[in-house]
Amino acid sequence: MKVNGKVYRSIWLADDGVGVEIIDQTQLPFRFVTVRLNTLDEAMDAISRMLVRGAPLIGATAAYGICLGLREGVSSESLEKMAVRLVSCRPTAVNLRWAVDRMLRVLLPLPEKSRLLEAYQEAARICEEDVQTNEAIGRHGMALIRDIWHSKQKNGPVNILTHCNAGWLATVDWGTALAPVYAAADEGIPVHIWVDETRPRNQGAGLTAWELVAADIPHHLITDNTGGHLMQHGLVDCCIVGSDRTTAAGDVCNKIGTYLKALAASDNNIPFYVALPGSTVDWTLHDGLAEIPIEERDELEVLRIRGKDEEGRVCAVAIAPEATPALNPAFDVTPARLVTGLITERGVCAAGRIGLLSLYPEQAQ
Ligand SMILES: CSC[C@@H](O)[C@@H](O)C(=O)COP(=O)(O)O
Repeated sequence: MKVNGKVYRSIWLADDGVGVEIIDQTQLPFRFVTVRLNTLDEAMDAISRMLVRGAPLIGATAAYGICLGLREGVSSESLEKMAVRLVSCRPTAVNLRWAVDRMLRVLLPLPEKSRLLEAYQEAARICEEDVQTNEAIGRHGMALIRDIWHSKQKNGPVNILTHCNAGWLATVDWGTALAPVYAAADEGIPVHIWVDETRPRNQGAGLTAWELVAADIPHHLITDNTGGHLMQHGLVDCCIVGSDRTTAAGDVCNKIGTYLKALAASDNNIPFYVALPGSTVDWTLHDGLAEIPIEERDELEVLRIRGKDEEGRVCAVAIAPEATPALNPAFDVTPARLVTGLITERGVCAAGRIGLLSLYPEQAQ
């Protein structure tokens, strides 16, 4: 995507073919800063502190993290150790484990001397495939948006509510939930996006809104409490969100607050779509509520808010009494019954085992 007239992806190999460049997403929307990762530890830190975030991008960064780690040792033992360390950086997004497992599957059978070169090639393939996958998600999702537009007799824009950031910053390019939005805009279908601010880290305000400004797509930022009211008043045509892990039964784990939006959508008969690549499906799990590990993050993310003051300084301010403790689960699970459809790179299916297997028959046991 374009930033200040230059085309960027969210992660890329540095010109020397060794280091890896990322956009420091903790600085957005106030500053656009790129950072070079040189070591496995730096890649792990970027994932844990959320300089990079979003399930597919975490996976891509982990793949390159393995390349950087291999520069310090190529034995099978060190490879397996780095895999364990990387996977522990963020527990919920299954794309992290998916990418690390894929790297190990390719690298472990190879002679040690071939591993480093092959690792860089495989990490590049993961990134390239992510871009193609999201483009396909965009095409399939765009068809749904076009249908809604036609059913409105092309009367006004299609109003889409999204939560968190599942745009190009959350993937290597295009995004998942925002890919259909970008595709629709490219097709000339008028869209307008309701952007949930997405407390506590405000990925909607800081990242989704920033992406939409850059792409010149009409949008409004709303508080996380506003969506239900808009739905009751006919101002939302559909919801599209991303996913960090979707079970084989179609339960969707995504940013905290997604479940409440799905409940409100269901109460108002508004289609609730989840856009995700196949790599986000955890085929080993069936009961999302019981089985998906939910990351718990620092209470300071809830107790403080980061922003820019009137002098243009980026700072964090406290919003609660010092003695007040906070709870900060980063994700929640939306049961399959509340999901209208899953938008994948292979097409749209019902949220459930039969729907998913119709698109991914190779996963049938
Ligand atoms: C294409 S990204 C899908 C999800 O990863 C996204 O919706 C999300 O919840 C991101 O959470 P984050 O905590 O910012 O990594």
